[in-house]
Amino acid sequence: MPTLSTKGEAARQMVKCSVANASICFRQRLLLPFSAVFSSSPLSMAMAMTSSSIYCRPRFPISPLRRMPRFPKSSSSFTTIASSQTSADAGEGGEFPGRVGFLGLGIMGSPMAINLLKAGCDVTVWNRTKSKCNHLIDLGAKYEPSPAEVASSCDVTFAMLADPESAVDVACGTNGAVKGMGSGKGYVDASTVDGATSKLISKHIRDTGASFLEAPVSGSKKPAEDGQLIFLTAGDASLYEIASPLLDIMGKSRFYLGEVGNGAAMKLVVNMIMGSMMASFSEGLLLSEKVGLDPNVLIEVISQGAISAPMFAVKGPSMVKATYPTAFPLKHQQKDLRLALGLAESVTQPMPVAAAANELYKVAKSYGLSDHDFSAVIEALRAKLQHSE
Ligand SMILES: NC(=O)C1=CN([C@@H]2O[C@H](COP(=O)(O)OP(=O)(O)OC[C@H]3O[C@@H](n4cnc5c(N)ncnc54)[C@H](OP(=O)(O)O)[C@@H]3O)[C@@H](O)[C@H]2O)C=CC1
Ligand SMILES: O=CC(=O)O
Repeated sequence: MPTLSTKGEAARQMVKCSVANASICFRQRLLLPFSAVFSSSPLSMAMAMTSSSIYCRPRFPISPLRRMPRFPKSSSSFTTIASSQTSADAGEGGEFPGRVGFLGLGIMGSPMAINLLKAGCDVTVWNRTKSKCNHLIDLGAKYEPSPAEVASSCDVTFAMLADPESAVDVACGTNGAVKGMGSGKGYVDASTVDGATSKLISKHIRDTGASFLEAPVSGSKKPAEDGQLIFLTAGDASLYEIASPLLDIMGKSRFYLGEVGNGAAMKLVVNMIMGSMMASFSEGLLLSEKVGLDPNVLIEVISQGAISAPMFAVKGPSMVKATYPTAFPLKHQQKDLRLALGLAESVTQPMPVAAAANELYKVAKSYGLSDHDFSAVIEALRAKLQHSE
């Protein structure tokens, strides 16, 4: 996978990995005009994508896991772009000739929309709490009073909402985005939701003649600010193509995973692992303290070994000080664990570790920690410790 120096280059090069034959190919990104892409049939788009591919030698061996067909055939290949540019030099808005809508200006949505604005995009915003739009309006964003009006005035509309309920409400509710959608438009939902929710929203959007892409992100507040998110997309390939310059402004890489539901599933698996990791890390910090070790030294030891992770290095020191400045709200982490457990249930997979972690986040929520960072889950363990003493 190439590391590219600018997002401009990133937007022109794509790495396409076929898991089935474990081959990787590099290709030039299709630079079709906005209208041409949207008027292209999925078939002609797929043919265009295939015909511009140049196959290279495999870069990785086929792992045992890949021999076990877990997902529908259409999900067996993925496409990714990697780049390393930050939002400061993300001047790619000009590549997207249309108007961009943005619904949901929370911790993630606000910096994502700001990066689009900074890159020169024509952005129209809406948020349930209107005051959160003011900063964006000061930076040059337009405002519309409902999701329907944003969608009707924009070519591609992004949504970044809290959970399945809000994602459905904003898309399909009264004055929801669906009311403003139609042929030639696209809806990109970046909220972390379950596959069933994503499919429901997709159906309502596609019934209007518009295209749909689910695009949950990996990466928190800082990556959102720095334009370094990882997009996990699935849905209409034509919309993936047209929205790619926008994804490249907000993110450092993007994966195209096939049918709607696969992006949601990938995000839930990643966040299930993350939630369990944080719970386990919390236990380790408290145990180190309890046996008389300095937890800051533990963090340093971890950072030098095989289990090092940016998450431990970034969150660890503030957890030792019992401060939890919110980047990823604990309530969202618990929601993701709950949805991941539902995903596992749907394929009858036991998830004892994730289930135990989920219980811990539920306890933390009951202590009023929902809006703190998810690293505050350590407080649920501290409380257990105090009870046991
Ligand atoms: N924070 C993070 O590190 C990451 C978060 N995510 C995911 O991204 C999504 C957004 O996260 P984040 O920005 O942190 O969350 P926030 O809680 O900061 O923002 C949530 C957004 O959803 C809106 N919202 C909530 N309920 C409703 C509703 N019923 N109707 C309309 N709008 C509603 C909020 O509006 P209002 O301002 O009016 O409350 C706000 O705009 C979530 O799905 C989360 O899991 C993904 C990766 C990282
Ligand atoms: O969903 C949270 C993240 O950090 O990614």
